[in-house]
Amino acid sequence: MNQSKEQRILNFVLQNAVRGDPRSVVDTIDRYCSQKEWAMNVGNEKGLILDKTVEEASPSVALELGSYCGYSAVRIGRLLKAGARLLTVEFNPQFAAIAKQMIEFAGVQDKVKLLEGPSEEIIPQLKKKYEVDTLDFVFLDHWKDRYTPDTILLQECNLLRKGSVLLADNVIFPGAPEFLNYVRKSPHFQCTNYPSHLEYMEVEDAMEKAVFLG
Ligand SMILES: O=c1[nH]cnc2c(O)cc(-c3ccc(F)cc3)cc12
Ligand SMILES: [Mg+2]
Repeated sequence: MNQSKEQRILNFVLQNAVRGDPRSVVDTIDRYCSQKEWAMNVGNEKGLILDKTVEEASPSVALELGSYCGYSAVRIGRLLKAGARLLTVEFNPQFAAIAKQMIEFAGVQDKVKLLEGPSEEIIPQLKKKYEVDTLDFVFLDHWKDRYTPDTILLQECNLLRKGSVLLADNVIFPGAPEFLNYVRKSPHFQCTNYPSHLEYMEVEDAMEKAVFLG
């Protein structure tokens, strides 16, 4: 049975990155996906926007929707302060298995917990099952058609507080026009757009930051 692309990415990391060094894992994935096989990691250009947003938010509890191979979970995990944690949600079992191994190899497994399942099922469980009070930071990088319903669900579950930061990938390509419309029109969000490019390509993309106003 020939390997999946995601397994090839993990193998390349296991053979070429430094165990316990998140930066080397991130750089090695970027090297593979820019030189060998394109993959939907947030990448280094948008990754820098992610880094700055996480550092500014300095979250105690962060949520990621869409783990994929674990690239951004490692990228966020390496920036978390002592005692802070990231919950990352992945519904595809094959991707979840790869991401778990990537997180462990990078050495961020004490800060990052992968939750396997659909976001619409996991979000309502965060308070009771995962002992979350409110979320300080949310990275939306799963399926564009879930961005708006999941943002509404986060509010309905009282998981956002004044100042909670949402950051959404791919709002230009593949595009999340309905989400942009929703957050920009809502009186409950203060939005900022960060133009960038699709990972590993010269295609226009952007990230949208939406700060919850309560
Ligand atoms: O489905 C996606 N989830 C999260 N992030 C993505 C992402 O950054 C890029 C893409 C993508 C981009 C170009 C293309 F031709 C096909 C897929 C998909 C996702
Ligand atoms: Mg993306």
